[in-house]
Amino acid sequence: MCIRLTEKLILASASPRRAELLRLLGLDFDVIPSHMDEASIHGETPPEQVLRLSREKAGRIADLFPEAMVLGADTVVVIGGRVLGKPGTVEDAREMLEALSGREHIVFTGFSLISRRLELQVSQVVQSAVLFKEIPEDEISWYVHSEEPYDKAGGYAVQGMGAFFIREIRGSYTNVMGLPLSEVVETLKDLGTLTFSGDSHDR
Ligand SMILES: Cc1cn([C@H]2C[C@H](O)[C@@H](COP(=O)(O)OP(=O)(O)OP(=O)(O)O)O2)c(=O)[nH]c1=O
Repeated sequence: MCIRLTEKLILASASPRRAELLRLLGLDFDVIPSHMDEASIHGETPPEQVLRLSREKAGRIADLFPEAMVLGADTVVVIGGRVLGKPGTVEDAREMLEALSGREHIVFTGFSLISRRLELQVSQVVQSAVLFKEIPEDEISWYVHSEEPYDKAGGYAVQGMGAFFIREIRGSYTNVMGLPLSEVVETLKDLGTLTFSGDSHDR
């Protein structure tokens, strides 16, 4: 059995989680982060924001590597109309977790695939709803003094210790982690750049 990309794939992201998810499939790709400034634009909705940023991240690397297929993504957490990025300080992280405690929030991830050579650009946004338990103060204090919240949108990691805050997820789990794997694979396949084959003699 084999999975094969017809184009050179570059993941334009510094997120180890995104690379980890792509690696699960055994895909061969390079990682070249775009190091973009991720400021929001006034009046932009969360889906618009993650789509734009994913396009900008992929676009910047696609300009440098026009022969490659470049994947960029951006994730935000939205609670009660507020967009949460990554917490900068212990106080930020505490405040985010207090806002998420006992409530449902939405995680939006936008992703873009861009190939300059093929003159191709596709983007999609995926959303998941996550319900947190009421988090007691001692657990918040313990968590914000760990390393975990600081490079994660919303200040928690579904794939890490933050897992025990979660009562329910509706939608894609990998989307919450930062890359909706099912939709990314589907898009690569629809673009004709990814093929799967199985041979009964292999297994
Ligand atoms: C909600 C949540 C987010 N995250 C991460 C995924 C992303 O790495 C990060 C959101 O920040 P992003 O700005 O989307 O990505 P990034 O800065 O880490 O990487 P790059 O811009 O180079 O692509 O939050 C988790 O790992 N687990 C979670 O449960």
